[in-house]
Amino acid sequence: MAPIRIAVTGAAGRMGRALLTAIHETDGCTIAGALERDGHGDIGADAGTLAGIGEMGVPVTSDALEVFAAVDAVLDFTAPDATVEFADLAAQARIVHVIGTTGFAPEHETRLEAASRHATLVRAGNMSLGVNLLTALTKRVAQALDTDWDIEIVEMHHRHKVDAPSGTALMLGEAAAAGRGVTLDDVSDRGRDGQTGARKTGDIGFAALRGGSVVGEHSAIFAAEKERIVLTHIAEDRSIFARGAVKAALWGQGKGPGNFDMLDVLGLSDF
Ligand SMILES: NC(=O)C1=CN([C@@H]2O[C@H](COP(=O)(O)OP(=O)(O)OC[C@H]3O[C@@H](n4cnc5c(N)ncnc54)[C@H](O)[C@@H]3O)[C@@H](O)[C@H]2O)C=CC1
Ligand SMILES: O=C(O)C1=N[C@H](C(=O)O)C[C@H](O)C1
Repeated sequence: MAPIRIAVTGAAGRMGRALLTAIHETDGCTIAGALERDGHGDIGADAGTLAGIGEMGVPVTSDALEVFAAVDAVLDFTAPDATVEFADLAAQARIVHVIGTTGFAPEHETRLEAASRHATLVRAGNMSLGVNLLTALTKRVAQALDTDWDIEIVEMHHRHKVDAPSGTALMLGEAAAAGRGVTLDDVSDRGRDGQTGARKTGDIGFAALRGGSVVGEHSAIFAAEKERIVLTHIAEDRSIFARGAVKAALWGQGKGPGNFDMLDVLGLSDF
């Protein structure tokens, strides 16, 4: 069988390089395109050389139209404005668009929803097996406990991260809210500062720490009188996200259009 042809957007980024490496290390797929933004210093460089896996004969380009027309799947960990443009291209090309980008605003969500009528979108704020399992566990624990248990989501990331709370923190918050049978937007408490007043019963709080080179750490904390449950995931290397993204690209082949997530890919939807 011919290998699945996969392209990477944001190829020179932290995740872009990890994604190129993961495709290279996975049987049944091949690096078939590498995109960077117009004017980026690595345009024209060999994608394999960029990722440190040896020359692949795939130059980094900014011609997204050409790349999307020539591949079966695109792995996209870039920025919200770029990702919605890529989703439109994936819809035109009827291919699998694996979206790891975080920090979307409601207007981006609307564009992605529209694109999913023609493209196979697989989206998750975190593509690692561990975090998706943690998400399922968080929902179950929230289901089992009442509002005597305060829920707080705490995350820490490297100093370069531009969005907060992280996509993963929002996934965990959504899962906790779903477990409680409420909508996250109605109970979310972000960015406490100054005279905040006492904590409101039933709120789900978020705290974001930034510093150094931390790949990603997340905890869902359930705090009651005299006891606490802390569910934590620590990412030690970006390869865990990249391997999940490649798995999603392979899983999406032949699935048809729609909006999927990593729980679908990992078979954890009913966990
Ligand atoms: N879902 C998941 O498992 C994970 C998600 N992320 C998310 O992925 C995104 C990227 O993270 P990093 O790699 O750390 O950032 P980064 O800043 O290192 O890389 C982003 C790359 O995208 C490129 N880019 C921006 N606009 C572009 C465009 N229009 N066309 C082509 N390339 C474009 C940039 O030039 C840059 O090289 C963030 O939103 C982050 O939160 C990161 C890790 C895991
Ligand atoms: O920006 C990052 O680095 C990460 N982003 C994702 C997020 O927003 O949760 C996933 C991971 O934690 C790393």
